[in-house]
Amino acid sequence: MTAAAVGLSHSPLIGKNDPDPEVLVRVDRAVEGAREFVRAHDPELVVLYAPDHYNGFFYKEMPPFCLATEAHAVGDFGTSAGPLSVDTAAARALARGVLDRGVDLTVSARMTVDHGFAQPLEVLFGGIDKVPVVPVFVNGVATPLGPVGRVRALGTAIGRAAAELDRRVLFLASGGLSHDPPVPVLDGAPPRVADALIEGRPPTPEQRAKAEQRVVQAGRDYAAGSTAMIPINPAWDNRFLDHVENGELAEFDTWTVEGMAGEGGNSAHEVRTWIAAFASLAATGPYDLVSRFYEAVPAWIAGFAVATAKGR
Ligand SMILES: O=C(O)CCc1cccc(O)c1O
Ligand SMILES: [Fe+2]
Repeated sequence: MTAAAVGLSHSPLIGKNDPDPEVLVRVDRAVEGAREFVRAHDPELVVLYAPDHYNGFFYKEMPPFCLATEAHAVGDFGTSAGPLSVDTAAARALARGVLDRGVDLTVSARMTVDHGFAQPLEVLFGGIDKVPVVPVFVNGVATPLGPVGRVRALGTAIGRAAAELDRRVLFLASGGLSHDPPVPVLDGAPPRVADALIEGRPPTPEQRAKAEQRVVQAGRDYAAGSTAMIPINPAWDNRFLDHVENGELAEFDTWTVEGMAGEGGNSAHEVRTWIAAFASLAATGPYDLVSRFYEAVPAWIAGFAVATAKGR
């Protein structure tokens, strides 16, 4: 089996609150490199690990992971709405393979996803329905979160199960690295906010526009340095990427939820998608990092990283 992995930060502020042109040029070059890497790998299946930002998963029941046999994007922040091209047969096979290996997994026969899933598919493949995909939600936002070791176990089980499919697979991670965008928090929320986070009633277009405008304004404030949000932490991000590069994924088992949030901000947990994806690749055999890019982009509220890797 030929396997590869790509880690790609996302931000809904791309194109809406951009940094200086020199930064854009550097990011574009890295993203184009990832596109070329993916084109050359020519995956027959993409296993996409991404978080959700209270568009698909709510506290009425909040699973740590969820694999979808069918998925629809809500179209937040101008990303595409509609069905993803989910490979239902492959999704069912992976779900069985993960459960057979003793990792508890929620399965959705109609998962709702947001920019976390849509953006990497648009950026790398030109749309959300261009490539056979198995979407895997990895909770990286809604506390409480379990130990990182369980994410690695999920990634490992999916990698082993994927190897049995005997197809060219790309494990794709969406999110991270350090960042602290204004995502609502259930703990201590006023009753109306708490109710929204629990029930997940679809917002009106006006409510969605207002929430998105709040995030855009937060990006402006973050870039101006006038904010209480936890700053992007390039040292932490590069330590994270060092471990990914060296295949030291077990090291992440020693990282704590509180420590990660304290050093990298409350959305730093999105690196769980990277840990899952690289654990999947590692489960198919040793890998080499092919490229590594990092830049702190406060205007996007993102420690922005792009990494590509392939099995030896
Ligand atoms: O939708 C939201 O509430 C948060 C949006 C958001 C902003 C910056 C970086 C991200 O990774 C991100 O997801
Ligand atoms: Fe995010």
